[in-house]
Amino acid sequence: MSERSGGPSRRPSRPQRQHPPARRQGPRRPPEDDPARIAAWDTLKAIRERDAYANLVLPKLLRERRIGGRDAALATELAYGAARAQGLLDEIIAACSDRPLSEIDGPFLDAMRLGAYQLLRTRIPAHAAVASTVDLVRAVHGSGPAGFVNAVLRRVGEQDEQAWVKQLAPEDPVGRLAFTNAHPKWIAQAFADALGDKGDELDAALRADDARPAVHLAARPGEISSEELAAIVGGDVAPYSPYGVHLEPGAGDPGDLEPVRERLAAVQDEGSQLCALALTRAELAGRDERWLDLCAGPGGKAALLAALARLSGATVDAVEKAPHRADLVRKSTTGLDITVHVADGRDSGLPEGGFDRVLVDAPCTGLGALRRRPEARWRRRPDDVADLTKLQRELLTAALKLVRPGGVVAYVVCSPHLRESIGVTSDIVRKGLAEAVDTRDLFPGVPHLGDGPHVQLWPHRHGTDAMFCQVLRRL
Ligand SMILES: C[S@@+](CC[C@H](N)C(=O)[O-])C[C@H]1O[C@@H](n2cnc3c(N)ncnc32)[C@H](O)[C@@H]1O
Repeated sequence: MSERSGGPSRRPSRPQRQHPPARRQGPRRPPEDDPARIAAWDTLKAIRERDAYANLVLPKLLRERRIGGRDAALATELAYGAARAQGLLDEIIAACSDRPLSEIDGPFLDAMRLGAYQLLRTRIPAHAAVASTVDLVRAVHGSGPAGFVNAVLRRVGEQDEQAWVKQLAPEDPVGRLAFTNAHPKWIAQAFADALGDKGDELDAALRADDARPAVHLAARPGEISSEELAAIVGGDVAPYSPYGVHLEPGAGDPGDLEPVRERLAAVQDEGSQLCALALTRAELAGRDERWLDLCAGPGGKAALLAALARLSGATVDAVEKAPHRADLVRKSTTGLDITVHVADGRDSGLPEGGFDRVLVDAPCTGLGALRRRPEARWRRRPDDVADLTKLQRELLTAALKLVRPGGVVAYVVCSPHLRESIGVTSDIVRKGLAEAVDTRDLFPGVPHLGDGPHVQLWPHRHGTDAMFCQVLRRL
């Protein structure tokens, strides 16, 4: 799909011009018998108006309004689904409206997205999808705007998603797959570049990125085995991480699980577990006593490293620039021996050459974890990449000063974007600061790791986030 501003390639004839009359006076309330759609509508508004995260806003709304059971499930499906598909829905809405999207009031556009999502991507009958959405708009904004939303949604419902895609998708292969799978084109292009594929595998990657991910847990090493954890929570032992357990999608709030509350386990993608483990698995000659996590917040990998360090007799330091995220590191490592420093990893004040293993889990675009944040793919911009790669290079360079000669650094980003991944590490190797370790050897049993020496995980290949990991040895 083209960027949000990009228009569809071929538009159908426009509906008759609709002129919504002025709003009625006085505040109104949406119908109280539809709490799920109201919560979904309010979530879309929060995303649009204040750049909120759907997966923070919606659970809070559901709790505050005591919405549970089927209503909560419907609200989640509609809010997350409409946020995820926003760009695709917008192209279709634009093709059905006599006004450009930029001239449609935000709340009406949110309602159209909500309605269009129900029409195109759920089994809700078309008349119910339109009527329930229009009722919300009528109750709050009056019958004029409701008529406008009704007219647009009726046009949207004239054909199914496949027919709209056929009609509106661009011709070029990557643009077409991006459109079909509701991704911005620049992100689909970044995936294609990393995969070296513009066809079937790109389609599979985008499709997997569009699906709600399963929740993964990490059993705390030395406290509980993954088999015990799986038996307690009713999950499955993970295929690759010796500490991983997979839960069924939609299995409820994992924070409510007893082992998680008791800190015997934490929510952590299996790919993240594998990247932290790769640091500990790299061969090391000589001293192996001091480990460092240079970008530690909120502390998922730091907790795994600190638990493993306790078993092997090493100590762990963690650096985090943001004080509130350093607090999260302290919280997630409660009961473990770790020293948390609030500092900039580029100038931490820690001793040069003082560490044997260093993790640089660098700030990144997060293009590898888009499936976790429904709205994220439409919020990220291509321009974000340049600023981040500068910071990533600086952090990796600092890490290579903090590790002793012969020591290892694991450079990790949750992004397959080539500029953030091999663009950063190959530059460091070219400058002679470090040598690349064949990182595939540190992911035993994990298939489809390509030609190395780096590892790029993928949701469609491994069921994990698209994590990149390259272990480097300081020369
Ligand atoms: C990808 S996250 C790390 C995730 C973490 N390792 C985990 O597994 O939970 C990157 C972290 O780096 C922090 N950060 C950003 N710039 C930094 C800097 N210059 N020095 C240290 N930390 C930084 C961010 O605040 C963020 O918490």
